[in-house]
Amino acid sequence: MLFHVRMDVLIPTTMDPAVVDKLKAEEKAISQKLQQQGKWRHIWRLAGEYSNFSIFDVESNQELHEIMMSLPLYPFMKVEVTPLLRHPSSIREDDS
Ligand SMILES: O=C(O)C[C@H]1C=CC(=O)O1
Repeated sequence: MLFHVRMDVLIPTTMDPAVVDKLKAEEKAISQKLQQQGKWRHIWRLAGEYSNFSIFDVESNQELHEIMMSLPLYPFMKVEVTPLLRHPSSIREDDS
């Protein structure tokens, strides 16, 4: 199942920079592991924003939920999830 996820990161400016750096490093490691597993298929930065557009390829709504809950930066994110399906006019074989 494919999902488009928009993540807007809103870290409080009062947070200890060392804690922020640790959270970002942990987030990066988990993100890259999920990308290597093919579950986090794409990640794009939104120009000028601390936000990303991502595509997840997971087994179920439950799996997506568990992944999102596991992200170290999740408590500091606004998240919007959109389920996707193959467009009938798509010419890309890897869209589904
Ligand atoms: O930077 C972000 O967009 C937030 C988050 C998502 C992946 C990652 O490494 O950090």
